[in-house]
Amino acid sequence: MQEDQQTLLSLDDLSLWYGAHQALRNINLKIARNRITALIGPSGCGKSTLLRCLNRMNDLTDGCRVEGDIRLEHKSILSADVNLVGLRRRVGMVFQRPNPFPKSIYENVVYGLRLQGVRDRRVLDEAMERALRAAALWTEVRGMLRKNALTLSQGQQQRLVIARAIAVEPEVLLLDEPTSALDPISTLVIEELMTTLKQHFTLILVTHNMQQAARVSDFTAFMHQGQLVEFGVTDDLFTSPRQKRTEDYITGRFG
Ligand SMILES: Nc1ncnc2c1ncn2[C@@H]1O[C@H](COP(=O)(O)OP(=O)(O)OP(=O)(O)O)[C@@H](O)[C@H]1O
Repeated sequence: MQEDQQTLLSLDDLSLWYGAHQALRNINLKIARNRITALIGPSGCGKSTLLRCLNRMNDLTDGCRVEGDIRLEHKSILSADVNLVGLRRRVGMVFQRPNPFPKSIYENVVYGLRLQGVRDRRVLDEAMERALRAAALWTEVRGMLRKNALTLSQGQQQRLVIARAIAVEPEVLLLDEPTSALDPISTLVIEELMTTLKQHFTLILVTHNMQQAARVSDFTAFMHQGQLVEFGVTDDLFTSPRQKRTEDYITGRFG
C-alpha cells in the first residue's frame, strides 16, 4: 500500500486503560481508504475497544484513559478541541444487534439529517432513497416507508441501520460484529453489501468469524491480549501468517 495516499486513519502508539487494566498496548496501524479492514482475535483481546476509539465512544466510559494518537486524514481526533458530533458524523457505527428506532422506516433513515437541521422534504426524500439503495434495501421497502421499522426482519433491520448510518455520508463505517445476530442468508446479504459499500466508504469490521474476515476484508489485523500481533493483506495473513500466535489462532488452536 502506498502509505500516505491511501491511508485514511493512522493509529500511533495507541494505548488504553480501563482504570488499572490496560486493554490496548501500543497499537500502530494504518487503515486504508475505501477498503475493508477486519479486526480479529479471541474474546477480550481489545477489538471492540479499538473500534470504539475511532469515534471516541470510549469517552463515555468512566475511568477510561487513552495515550498515543489517532489521526483522521492527518488530523488528531483525540485532542480536547475535537467536535465529537462532527467526528461521529464522519465516523459512523453499526452494532451487533440491529437497533432501529421505534419510528417509521423513512424517519429512521433521515434521523441524522434531521439532527443536522435538514428540513427540505425533497432533500430528505432523495437522501433517504440513496441510502436505502446503497444499503440494498430499497426494493424491499419502497412501498412501505411509513411502516414501523421494528416490523422488518432482523436482516432488514440491520440493513436499515446501515442505511441510517450512511445517510449522513460518513467517511468511515465501524461495524462491530454486524452479522452475529443474523441468520446465514442475511449474513451473506450484509457481506455482499459490505463489498459494495467500500466503493464509497472505508469499512472497519470486528468479527469473530474468521471465514467472514477472509471472505470480505482486504486487510486483517490480528489482536491478542491488547496487542496488534500481525497486520497484513487478508489473503497473506490467512495463508502464510508470519507470527506463531496468528497461525495458532487461525488454525483454531486457541480462542
Ligand atoms: N467498559 C469497560 N470497563 C472495563 N473493562 C472493559 C470495558 N470494556 C472492555 N473491557 C475490558 O477490556 C478488554 C478488551 O475488551 P473488548 O470488549 O475490547 O474485547 P473484544 O476483543 O472486543 O472482545 P469480544 O470479542 O468478547 O467482544 C477485556 O479485558 C474487557 O474485559
